[in-house]
Amino acid sequence: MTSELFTHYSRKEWEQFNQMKGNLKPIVGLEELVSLNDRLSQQDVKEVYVPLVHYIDVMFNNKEDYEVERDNFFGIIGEKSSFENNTFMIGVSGSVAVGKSTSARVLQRLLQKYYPEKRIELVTTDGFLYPNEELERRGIMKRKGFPESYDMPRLLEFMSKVKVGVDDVEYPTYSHEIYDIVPGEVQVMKKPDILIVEGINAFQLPENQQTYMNEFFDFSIYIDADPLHIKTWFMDRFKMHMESAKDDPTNYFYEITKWPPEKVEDYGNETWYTINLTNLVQHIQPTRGRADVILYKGKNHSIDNVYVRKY
Ligand SMILES: Nc1ncnc2c1ncn2[C@@H]1O[C@H](COP(=O)(O)OP(=O)(O)O)[C@@H](O)[C@H]1O
Ligand SMILES: CC(C)(COP(=O)(O)O)[C@@H](O)C(=O)NCCC(=O)O
Repeated sequence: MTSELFTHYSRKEWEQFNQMKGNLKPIVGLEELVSLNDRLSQQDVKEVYVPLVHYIDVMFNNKEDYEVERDNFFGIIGEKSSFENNTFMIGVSGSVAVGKSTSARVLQRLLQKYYPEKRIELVTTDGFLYPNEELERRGIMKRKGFPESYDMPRLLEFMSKVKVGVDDVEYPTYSHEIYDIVPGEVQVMKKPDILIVEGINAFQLPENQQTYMNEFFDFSIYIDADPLHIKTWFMDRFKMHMESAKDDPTNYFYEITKWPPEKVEDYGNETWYTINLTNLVQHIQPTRGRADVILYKGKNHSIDNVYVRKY
């Protein structure tokens, strides 16, 4: 990935930004954090995620300073500043199976350690997919994850409410087990200080909408990798899903687990090529340039290169 809009840092260069400025608070309890996610090495957290959290801290402080200046401009003195209600939002996007949810969870835990007094929440946009019944009705069941498969007005309404500090905003739940929106299961977002929004469509421009997701983000991260590697991660995860589905008749994949192994493999391959890779090339990768930071993974998920937006 090369572009004049981004500064490239090799992993070696990027890791030097770890607590480079003496006044940045060190993150304590890393050991405990990594054991929560044994797939991610202690090294990755120290060398890639800790500098990332420090960079986010720079953005966070920058926004706070700006809000104070803005309040001064409008003569808002002694009243509750608009910033106190305004949620700092971080977007995380990238292909299906590139590791968005894993990274977003690690980031959430790290930010929680870094700002122990703040409420750090995480939401995934798949809760805003239309239920399978609606996808069937619209004839787009094989387009799950494509822009038209999301209820974008509902997602944007959720984002704008949380952004301006509305408390207890409801949002639906997606389950990879039933491969559908969980009927009647509504979650409630207690007003966070920082919200991480993770999803393949996080940086897309919805059709016929006044706003788009990026307007809400104070910081955005795109996770990138060679599609050949991502395919391997997708197939590995698909096989893991199959394994856990085989004794669970309520699982969407239960029937498929009874097929001969070659047919199951074909199904996974077909899903990757006709749905997820097509979606990546047509709709996800084109949004990469909207990110503030691109984390580029090599084989085995190791983040070897980091690209930082210049403006
Ligand atoms: N840093 C990592 N090291 C090893 N495996 C990982 C890592 N990140 C993700 N994975 C694995 O790759 C697969 C896809 O990751 P996931 O976070 O579910 O992706 P996404 O949310 O982008 O679909 C999962 O099986 C996950 O366990
Ligand atoms: C629900 C999803 C669109 C969400 O993407 P993810 O959060 O897994 O990156 C995706 O996992 C999916 O189901 N895509 C449709 C094709 C498939 O069965 O993989």
